[in-house]
Amino acid sequence: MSREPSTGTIASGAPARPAGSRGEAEETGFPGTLPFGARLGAAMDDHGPLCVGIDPHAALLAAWGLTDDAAGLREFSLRVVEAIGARVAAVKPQSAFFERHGSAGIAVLEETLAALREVGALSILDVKRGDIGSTMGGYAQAYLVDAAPLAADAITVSPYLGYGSLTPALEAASASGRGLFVLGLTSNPEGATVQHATASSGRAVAAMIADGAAASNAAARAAGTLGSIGLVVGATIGDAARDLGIDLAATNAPLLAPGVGAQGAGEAELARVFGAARAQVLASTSRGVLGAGPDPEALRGAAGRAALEAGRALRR
Ligand SMILES: O=c1ccn([C@@H]2O[C@H](COP(=O)(O)O)[C@@H](O)[C@H]2O)c(=O)[nH]1
Repeated sequence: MSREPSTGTIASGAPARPAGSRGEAEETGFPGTLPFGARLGAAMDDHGPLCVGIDPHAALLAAWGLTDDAAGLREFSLRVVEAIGARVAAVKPQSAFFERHGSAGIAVLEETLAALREVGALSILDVKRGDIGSTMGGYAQAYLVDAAPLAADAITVSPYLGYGSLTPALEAASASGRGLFVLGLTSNPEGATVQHATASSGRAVAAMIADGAAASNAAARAAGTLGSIGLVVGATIGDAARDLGIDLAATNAPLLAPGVGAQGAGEAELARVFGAARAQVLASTSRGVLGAGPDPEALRGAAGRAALEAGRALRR
């Protein structure tokens, strides 16, 4: 990429993270990397609890003066990486907006993930995979091993074929120091019809998913570090977690919180939804920052403001 250098600060004053944040294998037992939870915790300490999504909607491509094709997609994505990739805790490409351009879009997604690695940014690929265990093994090979062209630091997964169906992904993530974000209480209003339903155990479906994540993160909890198996909990869910008897803090899970910005949540909602679990939260916004582009300074300014707001709500 021959764009601006990735040094300097966003408006919040958060320093750029040096490239190459993976390493220190011996301390962890992981081959070549710290566990994802530890790396995410360090990134949130350095940059504030904000993840910015790369969601190249057709309307955003147009607003940035770009073509709605793979060339426009590439320009958009690499501009975002260059402007803010090294200045926020994590970046979350949304696979759907790459997939809609077919194989050329997937090639751009590979390049975007490589560019994130290059600037030292943690990548969370929002791809929401879930299938029977044997097929889940294929997805694990696609996203969670070092040699995979689409390898990310973490991916989103769907537990609605049963938490146990995620085992191949859980194992691959553990073996390579990567992470998962399991859909728990999603930010869309329709999610409640399934996630709030009561299972045969008497627990709500979302509570059972949170129990699964807590079990996956038990060893990290014992070691005093944030777990690597996160939950997606929307910043828009109001009191749902409490109402369903879910103790989010007890899961020791990083909590990816979409819904900030374009979906209406802000500081007040983050504070209300997460309460005692707020230190685990990575607030996530896409259009709320991307809408400020294409000017890199404007993108940095929007990301800086969003990071400040998330920090005020979650780190007091
Ligand atoms: O519960 C969920 C899970 C994922 N998402 C994804 O996050 C972004 C939100 O984009 P905005 O522009 O900030 O609304 C998008 O990629 C969703 O697929 C979510 O919104 N809610």
